[in-house]
Amino acid sequence: MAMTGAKKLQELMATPDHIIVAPGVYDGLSARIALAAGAECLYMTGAGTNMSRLGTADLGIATLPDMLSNASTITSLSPSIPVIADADTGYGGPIMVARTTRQYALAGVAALHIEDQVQEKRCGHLVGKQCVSREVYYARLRAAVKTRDEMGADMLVIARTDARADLGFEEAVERLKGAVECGVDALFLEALQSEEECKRAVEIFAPTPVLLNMVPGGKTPQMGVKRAKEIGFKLYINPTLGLEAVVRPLEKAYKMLVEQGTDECEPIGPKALFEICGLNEAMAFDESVGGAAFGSSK
Ligand SMILES: C[C@](O)(C(=O)O)[C@H](CC(=O)O)C(=O)O
Repeated sequence: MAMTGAKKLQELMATPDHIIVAPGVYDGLSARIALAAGAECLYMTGAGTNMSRLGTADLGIATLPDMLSNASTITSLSPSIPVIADADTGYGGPIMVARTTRQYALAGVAALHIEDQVQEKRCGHLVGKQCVSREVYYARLRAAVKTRDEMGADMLVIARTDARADLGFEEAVERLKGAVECGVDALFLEALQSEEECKRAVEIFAPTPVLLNMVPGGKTPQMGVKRAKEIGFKLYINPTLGLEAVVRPLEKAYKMLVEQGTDECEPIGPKALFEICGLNEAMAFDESVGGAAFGSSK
């Protein structure tokens, strides 16, 4: 069997002078496109899962079944490419966090992140966030780490804190210091507000790897992969890049049809469209095992 995504992620994490870039994907199609672009790692966004699977805003409406089903879809497409998956709050108390962790690991997720927002959570780049106490947060993290260890799984556990916005940078740092004590593998200080804060975070937590969440139009200054690497981040995710790229053009195309009756897009055509999603490989597989349905349809 080929290397698992989790093992591959561990290898990438151990590669010196390397920043892992994980484009945000929100469904099977976006994952296919990111894989075809050569991504070495994918990030399954919770915001995007809410939007694409449920048509809802990032307000913690997608829960374990939605997230797990999306994660399984994405990990199954190219199992040796690591998928880092958003696990929000873990979807309940420690018992529920344990269940989430187990299910994610069984679905082939390479790393998950658990945060300290209340269950009625929201995107980390919106205002009005509330965090649970440190004790509640640490119980979530310990539940994830203990479950992973008891399973003997390779999946990494990343601690995210949302404390920066309302409790301040110092509290966010203290929370993540405590997270390291809980045995997590990497840290995610959400919505860092300046490059200075980014540098401080990386310095304070070294050698524990730190993830940078680059949200287009969000609270953290836009800096790109090169700068993030210079600062010392180990992981770079851009969760909503795919959604940002798609929403306006889609809106325009639908509007043109509804309002003007014209189908305006640069046509790719059905065959080439399906090729993005493995048409040729699926047909070749069918033929190789003696299936008769697709052999003549190339
Ligand atoms: C990382 C994140 O949790 C996500 O769901 O992808 C979001 C991203 C976003 O809403 O833009 C976040 O809270 O930062």
